[in-house]
Amino acid sequence: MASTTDAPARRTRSTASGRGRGRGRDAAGPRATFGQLLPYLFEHRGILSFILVLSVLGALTTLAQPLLVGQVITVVEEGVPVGPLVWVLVALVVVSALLSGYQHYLLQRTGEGVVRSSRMHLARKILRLPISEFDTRRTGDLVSRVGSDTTLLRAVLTQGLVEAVGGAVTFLGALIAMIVLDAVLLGLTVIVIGIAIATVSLLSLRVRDASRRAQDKIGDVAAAVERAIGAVRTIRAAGATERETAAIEAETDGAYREGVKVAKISALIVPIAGIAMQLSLLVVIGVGGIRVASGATSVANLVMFIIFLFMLILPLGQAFGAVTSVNQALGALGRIREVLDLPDEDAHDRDGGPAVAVAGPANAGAAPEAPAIAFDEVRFAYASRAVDGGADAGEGDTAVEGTTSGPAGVSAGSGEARDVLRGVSFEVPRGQRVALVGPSGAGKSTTFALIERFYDPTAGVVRMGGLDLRTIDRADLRAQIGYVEQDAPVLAGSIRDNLTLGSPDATDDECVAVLRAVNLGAVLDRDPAGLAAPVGEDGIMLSGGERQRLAIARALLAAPPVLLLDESTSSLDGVNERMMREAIDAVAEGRTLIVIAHRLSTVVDSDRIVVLDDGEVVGEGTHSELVESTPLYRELAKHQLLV
Ligand SMILES: Nc1ncnc2c1ncn2[C@@H]1O[C@H](COP(=O)(O)OP(=O)(O)OP(=O)(O)O)[C@@H](O)[C@H]1O
Repeated sequence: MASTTDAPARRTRSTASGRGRGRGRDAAGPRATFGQLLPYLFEHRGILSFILVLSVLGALTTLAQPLLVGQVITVVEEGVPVGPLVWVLVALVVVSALLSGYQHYLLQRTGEGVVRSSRMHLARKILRLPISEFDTRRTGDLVSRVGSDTTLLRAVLTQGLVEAVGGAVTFLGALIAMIVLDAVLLGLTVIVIGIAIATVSLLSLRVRDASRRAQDKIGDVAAAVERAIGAVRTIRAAGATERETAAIEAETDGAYREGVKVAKISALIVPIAGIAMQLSLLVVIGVGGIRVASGATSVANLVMFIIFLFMLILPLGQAFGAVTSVNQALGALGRIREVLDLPDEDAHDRDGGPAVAVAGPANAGAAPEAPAIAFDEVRFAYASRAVDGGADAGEGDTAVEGTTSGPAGVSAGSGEARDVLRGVSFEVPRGQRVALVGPSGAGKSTTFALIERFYDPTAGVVRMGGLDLRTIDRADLRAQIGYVEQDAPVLAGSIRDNLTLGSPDATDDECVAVLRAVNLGAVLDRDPAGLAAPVGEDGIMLSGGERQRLAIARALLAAPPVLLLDESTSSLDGVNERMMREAIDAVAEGRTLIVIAHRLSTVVDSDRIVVLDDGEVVGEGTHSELVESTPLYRELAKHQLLV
């Protein structure tokens, strides 16, 4: 999961995965309704209709059984042989059992289908969320929604809907038969059962809320584990393993407690259902016995009534049993929908263009002479908000959802957020090599995030070829830009997978050529599998510098006209540094290159250097010009022994 996001987002996420979550969330998030489940079922309408037919058939075969039993009793009372009737009865029992087995299998299968499609929708959505969502949501919790919450949807089908329909047919059939057989007895039964139904319905809402909280807690556990695994080296080195384990245990305890709450509520449901069943049976036997004795009804009728009573109670028992799992599913669906209902990154564009009015000739069309990239009085602040309580916002921060200004959630929204860029203007002419330098936190990586449109500016305009970025389709824009992150992640997979991420049609020869261009040819010798050799967690390990060169090779392969390179801060030894410089030279060939440089030695020969300090441009020019004109640059250069 942590592999393809941008640097600023990743950096914040490690803090965003902090503890102290849950503020403003325990009031239970959006509660899903049964109606929201229907689209998931609709996808499988064909097979579900078939299952419904099966269950109605099953119900009918079940309903026919007491009638036959009544017949048998009457026939026995009359002293006539019962042979054929018994055989019909046996056949009915067998057919109804077979139908129910087959139906069960089909239901499970369809349930798995519902889980699969909800997982696909969710994963699809998560990968398309605005980058700002990843600043405030915890990865572990998102993973838990895909893995665990979706599983709970299955219960709706298997225990819920279709059994309910089959049960309803049996229920209704039994009810009608009972009215005909003995309305008085039925009246008494209905009173007992009615009270049970009312109680269980009340409890069911509490199950749903409790279960939603339980699932939230499971998300918290996943997030805590993810946080710890993500920083395992630091934690180990800091001797914080015990503390982190304790933090995870605290989350696990929380999940346990919420799970127990669900268990307590559903534990009430089972005895209520049991008592209702036993009471109604006792009432029927007692009152029914008196009525047989007084001649108001016959023994055969009473026996049939009792069997129908079981048929009435059985689906009811199933329904009571399903209350917990269906409500768990609805709780989980609430968590799933919460993510599915978020707008896609580009939803904002589709809904009618930029929210900020674009002034000037920005939209006049790409001009060949316009600079490749231009920042015009750009201001930007990261939205400070806590979505699922996971953001490491300070105490007193309110957890408000959806406070960002645009539907894409890309601009600052709270008004309190600090401006990270404060009126930044600079131009990058086509084909030139421009470096951004400045102290840590000056806003350099943020500049790249704006060029990639991970976020939109709060004010001002970023242009590419003279066009406001907000008027360019995101996919088209990104196809023009290569982006090498500061801590370029290696994706689990082969070297080839890593290289061809953005250019799936590249040939092996092209892959080898770009590896050589960035001085990574030797990596191919480390494993006999060559390009197919796995890298990352279960394969060849790459150093920080090598990872970044692999990322540069990936960008080279895609051959974008503009390349953004956030130079690795990891210290490179002389050889590696030379290799990196050669790699950068290789990519600079024939394209516009913007480098965020941490080592001035990398940039002294740039066409232009932009010096950023605390969100403002404080100097612009060549190395020698800046040494003269800009004290901050002179300071940086002095530290790095360049003057
Ligand atoms: N995703 C984010 N959410 C909120 N604030 C952020 C985010 N990313 C960066 N910031 C803040 O924005 C400011 C500028 O960060 P940025 O990463 O752009 O600086 P930088 O100049 O690239 O620093 P460095 O040289 O250390 O990489 C910092 O104060 C940082 O804390």
